[in-house]
Amino acid sequence: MSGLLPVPEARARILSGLEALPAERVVLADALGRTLAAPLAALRTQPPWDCSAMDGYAVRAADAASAPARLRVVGEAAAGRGFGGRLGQAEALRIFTGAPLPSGADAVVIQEDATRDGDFVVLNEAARTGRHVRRAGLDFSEGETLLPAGRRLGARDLALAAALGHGAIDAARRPRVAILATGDELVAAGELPGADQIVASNSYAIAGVVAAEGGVAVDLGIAPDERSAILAAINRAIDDEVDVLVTLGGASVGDHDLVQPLLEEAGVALDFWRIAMRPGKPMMAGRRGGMLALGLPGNPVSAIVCSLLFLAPAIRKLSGRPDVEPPLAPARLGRDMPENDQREDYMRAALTFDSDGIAVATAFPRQDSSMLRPLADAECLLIRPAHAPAARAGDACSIMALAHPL
Ligand SMILES: Nc1nc2c(c(=O)[nH]1)N[C@H]1C(S)=C(S)[C@@H](COP(=O)(O)OP(=O)(O)OC[C@H]3O[C@@H](n4cnc5c(N)ncnc54)[C@H](O)[C@@H]3O)O[C@H]1N2
Ligand code: MOO
Repeated sequence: MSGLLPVPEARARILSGLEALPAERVVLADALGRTLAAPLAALRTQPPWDCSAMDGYAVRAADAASAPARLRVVGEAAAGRGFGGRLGQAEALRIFTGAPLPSGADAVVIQEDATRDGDFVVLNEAARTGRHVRRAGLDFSEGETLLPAGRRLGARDLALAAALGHGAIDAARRPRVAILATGDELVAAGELPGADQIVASNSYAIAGVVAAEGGVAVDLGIAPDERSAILAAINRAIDDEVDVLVTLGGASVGDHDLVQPLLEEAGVALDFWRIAMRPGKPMMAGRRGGMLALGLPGNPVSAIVCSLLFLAPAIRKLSGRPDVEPPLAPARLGRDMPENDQREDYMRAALTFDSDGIAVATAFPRQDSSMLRPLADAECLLIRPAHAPAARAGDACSIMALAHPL
């Protein structure tokens, strides 16, 4: 386990041990953000029949090929209340948007182009076959697959799933992620830190990343830098059969960095420790049965960046999503950058757009991995590959956007 693992290799090793969690049935009202475990096909056709797209008169186009045309009104059809009968020669049907077109009719003339005259209507515009008619199956037809397995359902997908005829869907179980903060110096948010103490902040961001990816965060609180306390908390996660255990802090080489030996004592087979990245170098990963263990560094920016690069993809894979890799985008450098060392750099940066609409990422001057303020201000992470040569403003670069809710 000596040497620093490149970021893509570390991520590949974490992901290779993971597969989608078993599916469960979820009613549509609870399905926002859930990932489909099976493709969703149409159980019905939409619209189920030819229908009117406008309020007006359903006609046979041939009867009103030229205007004006005077037709006898034989009845009415509204959405939810069809006419039932058939339209004969020189007949019209009063019709409203969404109503089934009567058989025989093949066009609708909007009411603005018609004058009602008792039992008759005078059409002031000629009708055209198919005008203002929505054909059966315009949107989709029974049997068609519209939403693939692995699709994370958004608001629009829920409407589509409902229209397809589904009241519930099969979704991968939500990954459960236990989060354990470690350190004698930590007190919970809202508590008054004693002398030599600070507030534990990292768990909130990690829980936020978990929720944003559709997982369920399980807070294990704060364990002091004591073997028994940390081991007990790790064992709580194991007993709880969580899918992922995230520890925070104690990952480095100091005398009080106990996490690695205690994970191993609890039966976690460690896969790797230390990644060629900045921030986040001392991250570790391992497995115990079905549980992934990620030991994130304590520095807030390091922990949060690691959660975006390794934990979020793991949750996506456990959810059965195909888009597991971090979403990177091309941009241009906003200022000159020095050459980089052997650690891939994830720099907190502002994101603007030049006059051509090209994304421009400008790294903040302070990149200390303890600083939450520039992290919260950052609109993207600017990625400088390991050993990147010095670069000039305007050169191409790669970014990861940090939009809400991240
Ligand atoms: N001699 C060396 N020292 C360090 C190395 C190294 O290679 N050699 N690596 C440095 C790097 S890089 C990092 S990152 C840190 C990470 O160390 P740990 O994971 O052991 O983290 P801690 O020492 O426990 O804490 C670091 C820092 O973060 C604060 N912290 C911890 N947990 C939280 C939390 N939940 N919320 C907010 N802040 C937290 C903690 O108080 C420390 O200030 O190690 C370097 N050292
Ligand atoms: O990797 Mo540490 O995260 O550089 O501060």
